[in-house]
Amino acid sequence: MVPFGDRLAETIDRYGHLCIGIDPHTYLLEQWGLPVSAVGAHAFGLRVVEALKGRVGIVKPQVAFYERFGSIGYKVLEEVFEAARDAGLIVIADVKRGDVGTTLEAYSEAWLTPGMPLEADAMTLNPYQGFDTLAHPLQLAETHGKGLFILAATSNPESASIQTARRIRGSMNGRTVAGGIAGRAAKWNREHAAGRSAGSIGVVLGATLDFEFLGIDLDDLAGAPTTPVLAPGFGHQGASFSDVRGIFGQVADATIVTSARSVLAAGPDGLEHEIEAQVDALREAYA
Ligand SMILES: O=C(O)c1cc(=O)[nH]c(=O)n1[C@@H]1O[C@H](COP(=O)(O)O)[C@@H](O)[C@H]1O
Repeated sequence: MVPFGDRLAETIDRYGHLCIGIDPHTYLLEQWGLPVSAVGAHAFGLRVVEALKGRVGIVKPQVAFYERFGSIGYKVLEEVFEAARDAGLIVIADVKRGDVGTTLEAYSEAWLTPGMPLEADAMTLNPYQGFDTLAHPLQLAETHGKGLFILAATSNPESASIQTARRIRGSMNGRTVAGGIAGRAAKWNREHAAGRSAGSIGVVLGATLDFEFLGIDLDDLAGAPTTPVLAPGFGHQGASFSDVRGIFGQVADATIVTSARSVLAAGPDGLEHEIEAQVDALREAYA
């Protein structure tokens, strides 16, 4: 079993850093001429997967846009996941789960257990009930060669009110909440992926942010093994691909650049063209 961090690094080498989000917003379903229902979200998801094949290596379905349709939404999401797995894509389930540890255990089993209908390669997690609530998902990821992306510094403007708060005890005493979470993820990778070039436990860092202000130590994330970064905030939220090296510095090589609305707005007919344009623009930014 190849660990997630190694599979991710291979995929980035082959296809580049781009990850496309499957976010069937109501306005996008309407724009695509699809019904605002599970049936529409199903067709939307399958169409995006088809367009990604051979062009992009990573996909990030946003589960909320399926969950809103109830059990049928989940049924079609299973099929979108299956299509994405069959296409050889790395699937990051964007679920942002967070809870007391014993409940988070069940959430992580849903998304990280091999053979489960919603099996993904990695999931996003919310650590704001305490980093140690993540103990089970961390272990599960290790056992099954899966990955996690833990929210550290999120791209939404409201995030600073919590994420810049300073910790007053524990091993990350004095660091910001965002910096402490990123520090714990990097520490986990050092302890569990020693000797490998990439860890399997990543963090979410919004590309729109000032990492110094947030207390994020990019050197710590870039150290061997690297801590992968999932980076939303490009395109629709304002950050530009051309700034990727400037924003992520020493950890840019381990950064997954995500893009959803700015690609999806191209509509079903313009999708391949827009994906190829974004792949090329990002390659140029990394060149
Ligand atoms: O975890 C995420 O992907 C995420 C974290 C974050 O800090 N900000 C953020 O926008 N996202 C997700 O990224 C997607 C929005 O991407 P755009 O449509 O490209 O802006 C949504 O699914 C968000 O939930």
